[in-house]
Order: sequence, then C-alpha cells, then structure tokens
Amino acid sequence: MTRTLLLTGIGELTTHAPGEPRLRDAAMIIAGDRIAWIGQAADAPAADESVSLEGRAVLPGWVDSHTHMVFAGDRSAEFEARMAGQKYAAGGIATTVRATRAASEAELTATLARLRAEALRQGTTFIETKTGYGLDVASEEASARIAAAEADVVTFLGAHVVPEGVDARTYLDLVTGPMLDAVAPWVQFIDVFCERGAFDVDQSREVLEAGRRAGLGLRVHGNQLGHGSGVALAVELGAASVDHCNALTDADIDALAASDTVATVLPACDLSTREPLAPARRLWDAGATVAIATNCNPGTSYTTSMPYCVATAVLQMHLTIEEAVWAATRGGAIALGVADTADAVGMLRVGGRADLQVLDAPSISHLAYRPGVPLTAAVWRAGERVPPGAL
Ligand SMILES: N=CN[C@@H](CCC(=O)O)C(=O)O
Ligand SMILES: [Zn+2]
Repeated sequence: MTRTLLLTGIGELTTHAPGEPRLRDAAMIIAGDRIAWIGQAADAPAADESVSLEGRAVLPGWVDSHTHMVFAGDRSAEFEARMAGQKYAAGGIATTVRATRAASEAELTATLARLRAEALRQGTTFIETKTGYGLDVASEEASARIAAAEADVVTFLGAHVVPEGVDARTYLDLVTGPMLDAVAPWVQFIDVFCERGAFDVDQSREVLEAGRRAGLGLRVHGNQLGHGSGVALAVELGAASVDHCNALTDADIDALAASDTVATVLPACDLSTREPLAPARRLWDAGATVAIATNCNPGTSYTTSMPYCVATAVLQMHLTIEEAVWAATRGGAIALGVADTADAVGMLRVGGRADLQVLDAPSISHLAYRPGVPLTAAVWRAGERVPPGAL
C-alpha cells in the first residue's frame, strides 16, 4: 500500500487550477509521487502521517525552463568589466567554449549536479538545460548526454555562435547534419541564438527546420540585444518559446499574443547584462503567454535563483505576484510542453505530480515583499521530500 502524507495548516495554497483563487487554511495529501487530495484543512481525511505547516504558503515547485548548466570556467572578469561599463556581446561565449572543451566529463557532470542541487534548494523541481558550449560534434554530444542524466528536459543549442576557426557555412552543415544526429538521442528541443554576432534569420530558420525534421520541438533565443527577427521567426515556425524578448516592436508583441509561442523573460540576465528589462507587463496585457526563467549560465546570468527572478519580475517588470508565480511555474511548464500531460508540472491538482514547495512565509507575496531572503522551507519533488538538512 502506498503510504499517505497529510500536509495540513497550509496558510495559503496556490494551485493554478483554472479559476481557483489562493486557498486559505488548506490541506493536501501526497500518496507516492502524486497528489491524492486537496481541500480545506477542516475536511481533510486521515492519512498515515501528518505534518502541520503552521500557516506557511504552499505553491508548485518552480519550473526553470531556460538554463545553460553544462559548462566549465568562470567569467567573473567579464562581469566586472560589464559592471564598469563594457557592453555584453555574444563573443564572450567563446571563453566558455574553450573551458568546456578542456574539461573532463566528470567535471562537467559535477558542475551541473551542483547547480541542479542549488536550484532544488530554492524550490526548483523541474529544469531544462541546454548544450551550446561544446560546438563540435564530440563536445556537443557529451554535453547533451551529461545534461540528459541530470535535467528533466534537454535542448540542443549547437547554433549558439559559430566557433572560432570555422566558417559559417561549414558550421551550419555540421549543426544541421552530424551534430544533430549525434545529440538527437538525448534532446527534446533545438534552439538557435538568432542575433547580431550569432545567426541571422535565414541561418536560424535552416537550423530550426532541420531540428523539426529530426522530430525536435523548437525554441529561439531572440530579440535580446536589439530589434531582430527572432520573435517573428519563432512565431512563424510555431516554436514552443522565444526567450529574452528584450527589444520588441508592437508587431512582435501582437504576433506573440496571437500565437501559442511562449514569451520567456529572463530578469536576472537583463540585470546582469544591463540591458533594458523585457516588457513582461506589456506582453501579459496583450495576452501573450509569459514564462520566467533564470537563464543560468556563466556569461549573462550566473544564478539558479527563481525566487530572485520572481522578485525582479514583480518589483521591476511590474507583474503582480500571482502573475510572476504563474509565469515561473505553469508558464515554464507550457514553454516546455509539460503543462497538460499526465505528468504535468507547474500546477497542483489531484492525480498530478507532487512537485511543491513550502515558503517560510504566510503568502507568496513575501517572495517580492522580502526580496533576497531565503524563504524555501521545504520542497517535495515527485512526492519525495528534499531532506531538510539539504535546504
Ligand atoms: N544569449 C545567448 N546565450 C546565453 C549567454 C551565453 C553566454 O554569454 O555565455 C544567454 O542566453 O544569455
Ligand atoms: Zn540562454
């Protein structure tokens, strides 16, 4: 018999069930990896075990839908220079490519596992990560394989930049041919950095179409450093998401609003690169589906903290706390195509996967009201409690 655990004394429960407001004085039963019951604490059935959360808030675990965690090396000198006024450019990626190629698989695995654990301690129960710092067939294959062992979803980003010493045409043939074949067993999505200094719109289309032929879902890094065609291309090809979205025209916003392509904003990256914040408020108001992610990587956003991103989205991008929490959970799940499956994440529902977090606070509002304070009190991932000593 599956043992049941009753979480009672939930001061505020965010489920994201359609039309369901935050529940007060709630309780929940976890059975195995599933949620077996949700309701008022006073109506809770008996369970094998019971834990009182003493008025704390409960919400879905964060879904971090955009990270680059397979890398080696450190770019703090580049970061310092940026804080002293230098502009971010795609060329910094080459530094990490050199370090990543020189690292052993054991080192890359250890870094990824460390970052994954760091994220889990902050409530992230589901994570996507990308290749993109190998940029040759063997290194990209290794990156994809390492990523697949640790992350929930893996994206192939061979088209991050054209590596040093290779011409663009030769590299595109590699990315859309042997490199794609080598990573295909390990990845679910293909991505392209459609930006000045990386790939133009025709090159990006070629990469995405090759990925689609290989059965992969599509994502785009677009409109990060200037007005470009990334968003328009993502919408045209029906990509699952277009990420960054800093420099958008009204037409880009309208196109996103009329599409199923998720607009993923990356608040920590915007601050770390001193780029104008993505217009999350305008996107939301226009009717676009918005996701929030960390973009954890050593160049533009070296953080695993979804709470930091949520606080920034509220304080600086002007989302409400409910919108920001939704974007960092259900929005991320939609971007990864895992919002409406039997194993859906990013929401709490009876029969659904028990991925949830408890805040050391009575309400989700404290995520922005008390920014920078570690508020993660407990985390369950697929029904397994993260050992309290690990938080
Ligand atoms: N923009 C492209 N790729 C990463 C940054 C990579 C880097 O600078 O190392 C990003 O999402 O910000
Ligand atoms: Zn990225």
